[in-house]
Amino acid sequence: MRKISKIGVLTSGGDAPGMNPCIRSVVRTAIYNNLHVVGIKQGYKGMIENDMYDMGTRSVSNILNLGGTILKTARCLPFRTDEGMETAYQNIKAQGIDGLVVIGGDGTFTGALRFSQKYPDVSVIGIPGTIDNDLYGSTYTLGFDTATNTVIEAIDKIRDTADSHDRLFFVEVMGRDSGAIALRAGISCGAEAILLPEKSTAIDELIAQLKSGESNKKSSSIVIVAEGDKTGGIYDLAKAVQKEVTNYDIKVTVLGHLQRGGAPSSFDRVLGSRLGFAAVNALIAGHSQKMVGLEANHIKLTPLEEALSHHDFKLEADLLQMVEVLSI
Ligand SMILES: Nc1ncnc2c1ncn2[C@@H]1O[C@H](COP(=O)(O)OP(=O)(O)OP(=O)(O)O)[C@@H](O)[C@H]1O
Ligand SMILES: O=P(O)(O)OC[C@H]1O[C@](O)(CO)[C@@H](O)[C@@H]1O
Ligand SMILES: [Mg+2]
Repeated sequence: MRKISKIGVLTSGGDAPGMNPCIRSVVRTAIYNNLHVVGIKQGYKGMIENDMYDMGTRSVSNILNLGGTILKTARCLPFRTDEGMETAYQNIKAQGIDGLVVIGGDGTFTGALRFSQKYPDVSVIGIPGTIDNDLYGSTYTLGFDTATNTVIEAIDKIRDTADSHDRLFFVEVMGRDSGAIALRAGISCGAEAILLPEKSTAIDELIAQLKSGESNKKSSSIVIVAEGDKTGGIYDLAKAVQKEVTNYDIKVTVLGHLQRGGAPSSFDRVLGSRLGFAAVNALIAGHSQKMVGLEANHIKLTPLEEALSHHDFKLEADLLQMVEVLSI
């Protein structure tokens, strides 16, 4: 079994509430086990640009309650190239790093898997940190709970004004390829319809449903549209529906990046702490190319390849069915 002596930790892709508690956990678990820890700034960009610093126990004090990531994050195009990866590898080796903890989403894991296949002498463990909740092997990813609660708070407020004015609101939530936030927020806020990237929606069916709401004397309606929905963009969709659904005044709200910020929920603080602890222990135990996740309240290791290979599994069929039933 390969002995790990120095761990590098980074956050990559979109930031997610809970990343800071997770970084704290990685750093302190590593130091507790007499390992050195290096913080890598801005994800893979910091690996390529050699932007790294030694982390001590006090470097992660009082960050449990902070949204975002103290390590900063980035979407790094050069890491997709062989030259970029080689530079990153040389910098990692020069630092003496032999174990990497990468906190991010599916793109981050795709990069991590390619990197560790090319350079197997660096062990890599992934931690699912994305508000998109789109990784197999962990029921929840870090940040999804907080982001969903942020969305719910905003939509509840929209419902107040929608109801007062008898309006129909189209609300766009994040999820370029994932409908996880849209679905959960939709159930939580009693949305009349939810449009998801994973499932096509016929506009005429949506219009028929909204018209039936009108005739059932609904005083407001909310349609949640995930960013990646394929119907053609929220503004055009609202226009097309307004032509047919004339009794309601239609408004559009795009929630945008406020969904990614804010203090992590209790759930995400505990999840981040558990996953950080588990990731370091997995490296010590000799694992590599795996993701640590939480399923049925137990820590589980899943090969990165498998974590990336399943799609649509998070859109629970009963939730999809319920949307129609509970919004009559
Ligand atoms: N095929 C790939 N090869 C190498 N690196 C990759 C690849 N795909 C993604 N990456 C790296 O991972 C980074 C993060 O990926 P991406 O922007 O898709 O975010 P993510 O990790 O999926 O997080 P989120 O979806 O929550 O924003 C990319 O900017 C890039 O540096
Ligand atoms: O503006 P950015 O940082 O590219 O983020 C947008 C994307 O990142 C995510 O928020 C996930 O972090 C996706 O849902 C969204 O499509
Ligand atoms: Mg992603």
